[in-house]
Amino acid sequence: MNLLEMKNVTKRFGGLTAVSSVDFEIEKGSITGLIGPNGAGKTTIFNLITGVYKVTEGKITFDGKDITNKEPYMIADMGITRTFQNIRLFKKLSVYENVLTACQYNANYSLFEAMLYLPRCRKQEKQLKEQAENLLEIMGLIDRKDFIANNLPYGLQRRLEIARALSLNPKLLLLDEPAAGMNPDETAQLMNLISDIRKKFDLSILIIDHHMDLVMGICEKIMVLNFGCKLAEGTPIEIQSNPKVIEAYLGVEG
Ligand SMILES: Nc1ncnc2c1ncn2[C@@H]1O[C@H](COP(=O)(O)OP(=O)(O)OP(=O)(O)O)[C@@H](O)[C@H]1O
Repeated sequence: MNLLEMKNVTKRFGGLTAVSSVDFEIEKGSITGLIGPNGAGKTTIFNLITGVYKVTEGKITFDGKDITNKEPYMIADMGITRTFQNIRLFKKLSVYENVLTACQYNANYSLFEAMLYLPRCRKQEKQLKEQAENLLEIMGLIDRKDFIANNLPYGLQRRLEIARALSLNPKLLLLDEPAAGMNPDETAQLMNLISDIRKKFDLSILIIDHHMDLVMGICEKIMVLNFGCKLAEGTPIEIQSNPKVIEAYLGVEG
C-alpha cells in the first residue's frame, strides 16, 4: 500500500524546470532512497512534499489525502517531518531543550491552563519530558543531554535533528543527506539507527544521500533523478546495474 504518491509533478522556477513530470510512490513501512547528481531536483522534491515550495503542475497524495500545495504546518500535522541538508537546530539551547521544544508542539493545553499550571497541563508537561528523554535515549544522545547543541560533533547534531523530527510523531520521515560529513564508521552507525527507528516508530522513510553504501545498504527502493526527470527506479541491485544510472551518476563517482 502506498503512503505517498506523486503524480506527474512539475516544479518550475521561472524558466528553469527543477522537477519535470515525476511519478513516484513511497510504500508504507519502506525505506526509499532518492539519488541523483547535484542539482538534479532532490531537495526540491522534499520541499514540494512538505509544502515549502508550491507545485507548478501535478498532484501529491499522502495517506489517501490530497496534500498538493497545503501549508507546511498542515503537512507536518498530517504526519510528514523532515531534516535539512544544512542542519537547523537551536544552536544555543541544550540538546534536551532542542528536543523538548519540538515535543511541546504536541501539547494541547490552553494558555489559561498553562498560566495556572492546572493538572492537565502538569500531566502533559510530564509526558512531554518523558517523550524527549526517550527520544534522546533512542538516538544515543542521552549522555549529552545538557551539552549546548552547537558544541556537539557534527554527526551528533545530525542525530539531534532526527530526534527533533521524530518528536512530532511522523508517519513519513524525510532525511536530507543525513550522513553528510560523516566518516564510514559514523555512516554505518547511522544506517543501523535509521533501520531501528523505522521499526520502533513504525515509520516510512525517504532518504536523500550521496553515500552510496548507505543508500544501497538500507533502501528497499531507489529513485534516480537527473536534470529534474526520473531516470530510473528499482531495487538497489537494479539501480546499480542500470546502464543509464551508471552513465549519469554512479559512473562519474570517484
Ligand atoms: N528557490 C529556488 N529558486 C530558483 N531555483 C531553485 C530554487 N531551488 C532550487 N532551484 C534550482 O532547482 C534545481 C534543483 O535543485 P535541488 O536543490 O533540488 O537539487 P538537488 O538534487 O537537491 O542538488 P544537491 O545534491 O546539490 O543538493 C537547481 O538547478 C537549483 O538551482
